[in-house]
Amino acid sequence: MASSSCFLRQILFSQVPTNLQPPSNPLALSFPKNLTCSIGSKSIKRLAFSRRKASETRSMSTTTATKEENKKVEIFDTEENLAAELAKYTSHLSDKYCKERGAFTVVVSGGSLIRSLRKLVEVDSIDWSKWHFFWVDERVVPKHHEDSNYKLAYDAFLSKVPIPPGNVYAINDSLSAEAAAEDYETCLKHLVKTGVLRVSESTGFPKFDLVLLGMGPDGHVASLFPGHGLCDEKKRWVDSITDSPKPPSERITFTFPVINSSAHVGLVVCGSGKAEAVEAALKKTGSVPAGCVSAEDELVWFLDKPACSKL
Ligand SMILES: O=C1O[C@H](COP(=O)(O)O)[C@@H](O)[C@H](O)[C@H]1O
Repeated sequence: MASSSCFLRQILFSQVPTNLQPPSNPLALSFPKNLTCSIGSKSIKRLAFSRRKASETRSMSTTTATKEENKKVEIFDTEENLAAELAKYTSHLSDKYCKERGAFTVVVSGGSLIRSLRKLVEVDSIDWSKWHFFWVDERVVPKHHEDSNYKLAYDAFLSKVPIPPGNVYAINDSLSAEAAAEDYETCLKHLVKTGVLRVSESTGFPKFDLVLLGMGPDGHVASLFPGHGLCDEKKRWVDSITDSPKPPSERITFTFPVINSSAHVGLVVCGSGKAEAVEAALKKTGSVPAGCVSAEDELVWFLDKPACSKL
């Protein structure tokens, strides 16, 4: 396990004509009033979401308005279809960035997301040699430990694709949580200096090409848990947590400024156990970390039907 040290329904959130009539789709009708909907002509359906009144938009900063417009929700009949679409989405971005800049910087979470990447390994056209692979969060355990996000990704994904081992950035598992977070941040800063990692012109934080996140039933993303002070971190790129409400307690995690400076973010959520947190995040009926996720270019929520049952 070598590594570097250091269906189908689709919902679109913006850019639909304001004069659209509400569709006859029961799913669409269950959305709150501030959503407008449009149904696609193929086997895909798109619904607009979070379209703000003109007055509301004017009162917001340009950055915020842009982030809302960049948000899409895609709903799939089955997790199988979701996994297939996620593979297409990722391989499309891989092609784009490998051609444009000769590198593709990809960040993954642990948890159920990793299983949903299984169809990506079957895509022949991907230039894996240009991939640089990171973790948005990691548990501070040895790499061979059952709780390790590295092990999870290695067993189900990395062991099946030829990403150069030097382009796989696992945490240093011999350090404390605090030291491991500092070490990972130093590693990212080095990659910025060498040009592997871009920097966001608007925030100054690293700009990953694609971040793929899962979400816990409590609405946590990465190791950013509801009500935890780490959600408010504004300076650090990578931080540590020693009181994670979900075991293991010691972890490191990217902070929100880093996640939200990414070009593309995919939030992948399946199962009815997460429906309430999805509702809280997307309809703003509650305050959950997943509701704070954004991206500089595009945020896409990939949901299966049970996960969106409360929308
Ligand atoms: O502890 C973690 O949980 C979340 C969510 O996991 P899931 O199995 O409910 O999808 C995961 O995204 C994160 O990376 C992991 O450390």
